[in-house]
Amino acid sequence: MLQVGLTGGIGAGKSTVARRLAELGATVVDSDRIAREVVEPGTDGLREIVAAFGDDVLAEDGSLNRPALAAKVFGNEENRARLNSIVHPRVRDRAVELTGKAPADGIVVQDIPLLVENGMAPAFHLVVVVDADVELRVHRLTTSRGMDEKDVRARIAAQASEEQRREAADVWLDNSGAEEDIRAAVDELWHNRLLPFERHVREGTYPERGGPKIVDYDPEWPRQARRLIARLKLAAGDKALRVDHVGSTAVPGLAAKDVIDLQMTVASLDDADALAETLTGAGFPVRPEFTRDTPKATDPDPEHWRKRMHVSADPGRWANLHIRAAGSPGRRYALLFPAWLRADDEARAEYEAVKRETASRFADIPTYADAKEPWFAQADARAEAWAEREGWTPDPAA
Ligand SMILES: CC(C)(COP(=O)(O)OP(=O)(O)OC[C@H]1O[C@@H](n2cnc3c(N)ncnc32)[C@H](O)[C@@H]1O)[C@@H](O)C(=O)NCCC(=O)NCCS
Ligand SMILES: Nc1ncnc2c1ncn2[C@@H]1O[C@H](COP(=O)(O)OP(=O)(O)OP(=O)(O)O)[C@@H](O)[C@H]1O
Repeated sequence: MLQVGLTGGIGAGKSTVARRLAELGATVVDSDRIAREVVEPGTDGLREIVAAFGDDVLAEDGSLNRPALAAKVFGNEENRARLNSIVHPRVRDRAVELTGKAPADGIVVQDIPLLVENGMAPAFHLVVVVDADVELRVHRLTTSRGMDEKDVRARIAAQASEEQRREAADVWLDNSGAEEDIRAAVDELWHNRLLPFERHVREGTYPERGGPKIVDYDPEWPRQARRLIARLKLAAGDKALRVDHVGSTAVPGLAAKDVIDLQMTVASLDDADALAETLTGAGFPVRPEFTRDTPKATDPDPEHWRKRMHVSADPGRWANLHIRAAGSPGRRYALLFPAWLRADDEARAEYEAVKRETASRFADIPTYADAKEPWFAQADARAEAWAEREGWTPDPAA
């Protein structure tokens, strides 16, 4: 089952996107709708709200007077937090229950207005944010939905900023255009990303990557890495002592293959093996053929260079996860190399030239990687010398 989080500010078009996803076959779990169910007449939720806010939030028929409650909570942070603390846990429980009913090969889309605000992004395989310019949202809500402009703006002020949503968004859907445009973008997402992603997670397989193609440094890489790291930490729990962004994409300014490399530090590879199934379910199936790094001259014993490798099942974001044991030379090296390249402009430029030249000569990744080895052989000593000089350590004291 693939779990997708869908969010966006009020009026951005979440419901429009959710509707299309449902037509395509997704199981949609709608938080706004659940938030209404859990405060229906006769529920504990409604009783708690009345206890907290008084009888004047009830309509004559005993149901919740929504505009009256809205007037108390939007613009008053303390009240809004109090309401959230009553409603959100109930919404979450019910959402878990509904998600559990979806088929094993299903794609569940949870439509959650406050997904970013509530720090829920790492719990999903993928987070989709729908966005439109604030003024356009205000216009749409005041015209088509007849909402009061002040109410709309008060809700926008109580919600995440665009920047916070960008940090969480694996997919950014711009809904400033016509409805048919957003529907076409959703169709594309469904067919080219969600369907294959779900299949890979279920079957423990991963997408094809083609040959070594070097692209210019992308300033989005660190943010993409942060999102994957948050997911991996949540999935692995205490067994992940650390998760770091490593490899060339962790070196600002360096051109690289568009693959995010991550390293999870575990106490021992037994812990890595114990995590294999969990990580597969979280979207990182195992690549069983990789169990070892090439030993470096500093420690020629191949036994010390054992690791486990997983790759992302998401066809829209290639990523490798290397799991290495604390204290192992491979783990140290994976942290040292990008640290050195970040610090040494000349080495970085040299390495970029080697990558570009090698990638232009070799069409498959293993040959490309082998062809870079001679450069690494001389670079290792320079990286070590730099570490010595700078007093660099993989685990600086906090
Ligand atoms: C205050 C209430 C009664 C107002 O009801 P109303 O029918 O006017 O709005 P509705 O529930 O349909 O929400 C419409 C939109 O308002 C925004 N919104 C709702 N609650 C909140 C909140 N607590 N904080 C920020 N924005 C919110 C969201 O964008 C949502 O999509 C209601 O929104 C509510 O109970 N809110 C608390 C629960 C909640 O957080 N719901 C949203 C996510 S689960
Ligand atoms: N591309 C579009 N062009 C014109 N109108 C649109 C477009 N997308 C959505 N709308 C309209 O804007 C309003 C808000 O859209 P929608 O209900 O999908 O947003 P939402 O994010 O689900 O809102 P809420 O946060 O209140 O749940 C609706 O009236 C919808 O019909």
